[in-house]
Amino acid sequence: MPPRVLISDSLSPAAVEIFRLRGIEADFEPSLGKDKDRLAAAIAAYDGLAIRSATRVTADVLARADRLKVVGRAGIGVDNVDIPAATAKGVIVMNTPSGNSVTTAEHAIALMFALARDIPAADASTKRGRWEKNRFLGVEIAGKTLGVIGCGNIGAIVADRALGLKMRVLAFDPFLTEERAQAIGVEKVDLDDLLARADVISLHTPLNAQTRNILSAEALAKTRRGVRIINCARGGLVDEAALRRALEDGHVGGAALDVFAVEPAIDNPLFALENVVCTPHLGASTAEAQEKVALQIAEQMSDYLTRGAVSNAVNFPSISAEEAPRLAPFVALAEKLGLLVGQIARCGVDTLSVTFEGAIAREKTKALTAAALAGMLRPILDSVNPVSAPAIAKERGLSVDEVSRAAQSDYESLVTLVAKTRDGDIKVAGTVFHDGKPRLLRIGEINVDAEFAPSMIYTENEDRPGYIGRFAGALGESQVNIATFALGRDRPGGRAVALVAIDGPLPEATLAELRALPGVKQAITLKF
Ligand SMILES: NC(=O)C1=CN([C@@H]2O[C@H](COP(=O)(O)OP(=O)(O)OC[C@H]3O[C@@H](n4cnc5c(N)ncnc54)[C@H](O)[C@@H]3O)[C@@H](O)[C@H]2O)C=CC1
Ligand SMILES: O=C(O)CCC(=O)C(=O)O
Repeated sequence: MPPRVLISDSLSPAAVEIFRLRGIEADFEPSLGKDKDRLAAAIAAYDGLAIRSATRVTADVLARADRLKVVGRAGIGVDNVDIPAATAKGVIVMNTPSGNSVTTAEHAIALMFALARDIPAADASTKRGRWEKNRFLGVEIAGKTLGVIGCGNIGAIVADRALGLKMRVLAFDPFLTEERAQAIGVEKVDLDDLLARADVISLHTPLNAQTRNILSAEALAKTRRGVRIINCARGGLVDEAALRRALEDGHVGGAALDVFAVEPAIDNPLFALENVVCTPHLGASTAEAQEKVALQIAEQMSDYLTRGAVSNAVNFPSISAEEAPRLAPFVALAEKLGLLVGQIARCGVDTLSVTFEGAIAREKTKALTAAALAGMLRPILDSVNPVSAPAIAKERGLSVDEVSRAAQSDYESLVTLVAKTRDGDIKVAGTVFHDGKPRLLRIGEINVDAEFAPSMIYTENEDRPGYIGRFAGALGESQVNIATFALGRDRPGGRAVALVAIDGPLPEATLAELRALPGVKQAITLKF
């Protein structure tokens, strides 16, 4: 069955075309994003959900999303997606971090001019038949100081355009390095300095606990009288009530807002003020940007759904379309090694260490570690996957280490898992052979060479003559056919292990017989 994607916001039709060309069924239902009940009712049928800003992907929607593998945001902000809930559900959330940056920066510059020259009010007045030349006395932009709060993709483009307009640009961004500031021609300052010196302030940060109300009443009081404020980033960065008071008493000269604390903004109190210019979250709304983000998100989601490639995910490491096929057999190996550990462990694992040696150590190993963890947790948590596993491990206090090093064995690549449990360490190692199949090479310090099969038996026993005959006899009497048989031991007469692939399930009574054989320390069935 081909993967199915729901587009629940108004995305460019280019996205539908890409999905179809990539063999994905795409349903374009732009009204669903605004109707959470209909969205929740529909979501169970889809592998992917493509959205803009109207769709809210809440925990309730995700709870109904049984097949969902990926949410794709055609745009930047993913604040309309419950990321922890998506991660817990194993759903990748990806965005298009740069597709609409230029367009949004241009909107900020457009709003700056609209404020500086009162363009919306002058337009309305002129069209009403008034010729109010004296009413609209603007300010010149050249030579003024712009304060950019948040100097990432969009903030840096705004700064670049402002420098072209002969403005001086100050930037407050704790993650902006001095070198980068110099390279893009801005002066890196602290927030109070920016507030005290800027004639125009433009916001370009995400909305989070640190940035909410970054322009609070207190911050606004530190600004220059007559300052103009532009927000093309997120409502919530400015305290709207405080802004209204500062606009009314003339301390703030004007504000241009594309985004609001509550959207859609229908009756915001700021609308009543003359020195406020508003647009309905149009920052990204140009034909060019919408085409770019729609194409980009459709390509990214298709790559993930058809090839396992991950790009621009906010909750999983990136894997390119070239890397995905190289990594896929190692993802399977890591997951199977994890499953083996999870099934052998007799009590909870405190720490999982994953070591990558040789060629595989040069690849994106984070995804493989996540796969190993998912495999290890699967015997206790059915629905865990590599996306949700790291968050689940963290929640349970299970620590995970990853080591990458040069080859120290005969194998081109070797993956070793060591799980620390109260009963001692469980160590397993494996590789992928040239046939692309994962192989188990070691259990503890014992060498074995076994393929993973859907139904297997694992036994640990004292290395004594006659064991294999008795083992095979018990299976034969129960009509259980042996497919492959792999053995290993640490020394003659020491500890021995057997990994036996069988056709079909092992009856409980036969398992009990195996456990009762002389010298057997552990006998369990394994599923891969
Ligand atoms: N109005 C619209 O239609 C659009 C709005 N946006 C919004 O614009 C904002 C910026 O987007 P990008 O530039 O692409 O993001 P970005 O991630 O490239 O840049 C954000 C910058 O904010 C900085 N930052 C983070 N915390 C900060 C803090 N506490 N104080 C100061 N700076 C801080 C980061 O270091 C980073 O440099 C986002 O909120 C995005 O959702 C983006 C596109 C369209
Ligand atoms: O999709 C849109 O129109 C909004 C874009 C936006 O806010 C974003 O990309 O963060």
